[in-house]
Amino acid sequence: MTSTHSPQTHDTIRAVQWHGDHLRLLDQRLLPAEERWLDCHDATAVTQAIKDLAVRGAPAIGIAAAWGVVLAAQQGAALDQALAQLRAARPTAVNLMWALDRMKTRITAGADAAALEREAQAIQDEDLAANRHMGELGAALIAPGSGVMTHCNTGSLATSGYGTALGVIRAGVAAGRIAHVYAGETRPWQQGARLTMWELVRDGIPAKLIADSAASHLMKSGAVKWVIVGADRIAANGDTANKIGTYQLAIAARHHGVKFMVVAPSSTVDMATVSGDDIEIELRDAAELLSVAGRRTVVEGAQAWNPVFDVTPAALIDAIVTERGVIEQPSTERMRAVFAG
Ligand SMILES: CSC[C@H]1O[C@H](OP(=O)(O)O)[C@H](O)[C@@H]1O
Repeated sequence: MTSTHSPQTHDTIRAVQWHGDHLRLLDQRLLPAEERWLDCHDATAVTQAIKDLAVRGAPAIGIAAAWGVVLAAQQGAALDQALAQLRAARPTAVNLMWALDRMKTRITAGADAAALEREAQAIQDEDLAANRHMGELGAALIAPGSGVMTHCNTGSLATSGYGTALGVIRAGVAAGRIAHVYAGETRPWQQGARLTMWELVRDGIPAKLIADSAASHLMKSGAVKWVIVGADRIAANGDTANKIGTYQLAIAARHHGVKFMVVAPSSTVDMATVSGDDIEIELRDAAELLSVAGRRTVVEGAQAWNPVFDVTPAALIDAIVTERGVIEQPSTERMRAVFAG
């Protein structure tokens, strides 16, 4: 992988860029301090970028993996091996498996590299269209003048552009429905502090960063009407895996009468997984918890437990917003009504 700089127009961040024979990724480990691009020239480099969270966010890793398959096909590499290594990069976000299954179906049907390139482009384009549609659907649920809170990063950096939960926030602000945004810092990787605030400030959206531990206090104040989050895998009963800390936000929201919205495209819905109990939660290196910005903050010899997702039960979710429609008070029956096929 090589690092180069690529100018970004101010209004649209495209963190995953296909350049015909390589994939250019905005390295999210370095934001907001540095906008550096990684050029991936093969499936192995894309796999490593996903593992290292240089590219992250459920839709974005699926899109990147699809382009990784295209690179393998262009180079005449073993496609089964490319599919397998990309699939194993991270376990929780079903978008990764969904995208690779879609590419595998095309390979099985005899698609050549050019056809696979068109399929990957379609995956990326469909995600952007879904985000814009979900933005409108989700914003319509929010009463004018509301304050909202979000967690992690679900914006252009995590998708093909615009975002899922952050797409609803963008649409809600544009429609005058959202008056203020609070973003949780999202320890330990700080996607909220480093990435969401970067996107919101770039957009000129009024927002305040809060410590993860301030969320319940904020909800108690009455300043927010909705907590709006993304998802990595939504089970057939509506249980939702998302960034660690989401579950406790949902508990606090219900206690304080704050509504809870999950926003995710259908590529995040996994009807083959019966409930959240069956979702694999990624455990990452404890070192990510023992350091901040590469500086160790915990005594040598200390140990840590670093699950990076948790599961919010459907009973704590007021609405799941997808591009196929809004599922209120989600349940197996209501999920099947939208995702039966
Ligand atoms: C629209 S992104 C969905 C999801 O992905 C993030 O996880 P990570 O930053 O570890 O890839 C986070 O859970 C977002 O809500």
